[in-house]
Amino acid sequence: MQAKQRVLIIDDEKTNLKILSDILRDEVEVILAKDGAQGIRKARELAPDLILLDVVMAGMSGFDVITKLKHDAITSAIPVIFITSLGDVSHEERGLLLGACDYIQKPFHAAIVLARIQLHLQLARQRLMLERLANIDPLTEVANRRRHEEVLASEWRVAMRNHSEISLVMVDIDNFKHYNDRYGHAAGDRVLQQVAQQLSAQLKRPRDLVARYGGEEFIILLPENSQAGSMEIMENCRTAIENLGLEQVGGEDGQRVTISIGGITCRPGLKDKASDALKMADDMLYLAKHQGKNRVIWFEHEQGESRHGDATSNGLVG
Ligand SMILES: Nc1nc2c(ncn2[C@@H]2O[C@H](COP(=O)(O)OP(=O)(O)OP(=O)(O)O)[C@@H](O)[C@H]2O)c(=O)[nH]1
Repeated sequence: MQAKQRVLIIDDEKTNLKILSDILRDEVEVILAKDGAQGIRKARELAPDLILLDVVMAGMSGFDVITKLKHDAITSAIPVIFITSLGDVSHEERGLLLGACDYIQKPFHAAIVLARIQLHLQLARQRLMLERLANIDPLTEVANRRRHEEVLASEWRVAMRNHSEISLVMVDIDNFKHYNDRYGHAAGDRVLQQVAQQLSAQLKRPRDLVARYGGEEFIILLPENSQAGSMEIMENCRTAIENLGLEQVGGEDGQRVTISIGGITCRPGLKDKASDALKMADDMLYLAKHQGKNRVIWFEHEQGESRHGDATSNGLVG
């Protein structure tokens, strides 16, 4: 069964809150906010599927509230419907221009309000489904490469602005061709799913991201994390996969499915490119494979001076 969608009602009149929640209660999970500031806070924290917003409120008006919601990346995509007694066309036009998806005037008919809300909830559900299709790898259910590229670009900018560290990590399943050849493609798919699940389980911070980069390769972003912290997480990932104990009889290096990991921690400067950092993480992955697989290799400053002179001179390594 599908989870109930959530509707946030922002209105400073208790009676209005009650009337609307009585109309909606059987259909959706209702969240109430008694003023604009509380509404914005709840929208950010609880990510409702739809917001019903009064225009005339003490303190912040509904027009102020929608302006703030639409300028905040966390809340900008949530559809907003104005429900108000302000009847003139100029107010309705202003509300719609500010980004509302509908404008309902009081007094209203409960059945009509409910029908319009249901329509917008259905649209919200479809939008979520499209977003999922665009961003999620269907086999492993982690982010896909497209999503990774989007997040990397924005996290790289944040790290530049804040002079903070960011780690980029490439992960590759060892001897996967052999696994597929011996146990079949379907079994190989299940390994990919389990590896993705284990990697995700080790990432605890909301901005950490694991994505399927292609084939049997994953990529991990750890914003605002030191080299030591990132290496510890990735060592935990490596042991978690080894401890799954997935049989790999006849493999080159032992009898279990394992992963190799290459990483880099950067404090990006103005001239640094995320693509260069990725290339270095990939070089570290190559070294991990070359040195015997089932290990974590990180880009080191000294090593960089000898092997990656360009990288250190442009300030990539923090
Ligand atoms: N089951 C399955 N296999 C895949 C998928 N995508 C890529 N592969 C397989 O992954 C294997 C990758 O093989 P290689 O690139 O030779 O690497 P490897 O055997 O892991 O060797 P090393 O990386 O050196 O340890 C190939 O056999 C691909 O067919 C997929 O979606 N499902």
